Amino acid sequence: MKVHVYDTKTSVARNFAAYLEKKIRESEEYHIALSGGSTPRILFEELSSTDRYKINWEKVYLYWGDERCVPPEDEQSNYKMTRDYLLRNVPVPEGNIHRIMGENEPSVEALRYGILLDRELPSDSEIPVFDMVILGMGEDGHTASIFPHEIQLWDSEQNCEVATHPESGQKRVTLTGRVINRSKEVVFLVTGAGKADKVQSILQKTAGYRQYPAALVEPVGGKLSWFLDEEAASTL
Ligand SMILES: O=C(O)[C@H](O)[C@@H](O)[C@H](O)[C@H](O)COP(=O)(O)O
Repeated sequence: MKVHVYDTKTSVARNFAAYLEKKIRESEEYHIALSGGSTPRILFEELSSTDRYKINWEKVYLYWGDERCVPPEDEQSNYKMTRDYLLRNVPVPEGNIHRIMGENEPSVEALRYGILLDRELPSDSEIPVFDMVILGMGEDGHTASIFPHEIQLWDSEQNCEVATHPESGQKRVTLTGRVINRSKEVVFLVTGAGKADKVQSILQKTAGYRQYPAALVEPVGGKLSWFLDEEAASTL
């Protein structure tokens, strides 16, 4: 595992964008699961600087690690955030974009998206394999939409599950541990002081750290990185 610490959120986004640019350049095609949240938003703005990053978007295939069960034009939609801050600025072919359809009935959509992943991605032991899964982590230690109160969803035998946000009760469709841990590479983008105690607990494996879903991310190929700002890394 690698931990990278940068002074600001913007610097986290810049350094990760440069890292991603290189990964894509070295690949024939690149299948990546995106995340919602505040840090990816800065990343998307960064990647939209087409004079700074030279990415061949034709070979990039986009998926999502989780989605809120709302229509794609809703302010809470992770797809909408990606569309507004990235997709409208870069030439990703429409056919390369595989969004989770938040407007569908959640359990029907979890099944549909799981089948889509089986169809679109190469597989290993019948589990779809991403080139990269980007994840955020919430202040409660959740990742994708697997929250501590539903941590058992991590071990699901399905590619995707329906999750429930603990405070709002909002339904979400999320990838499960078997897909996340089969990805060739997993990257956490985590910023802000509110995350510092969970970052410390997970990275230093303090007592009880496995109650946090983010602690269960252990890709079988071993390629895991954390990109942190100084605030999130302040207690390391
Ligand atoms: O759709 C979502 O809400 C997510 O994908 C979620 O897992 C997010 O990445 C974390 O909650 C961190 O979000 P922030 O970066 O906004 O703290």
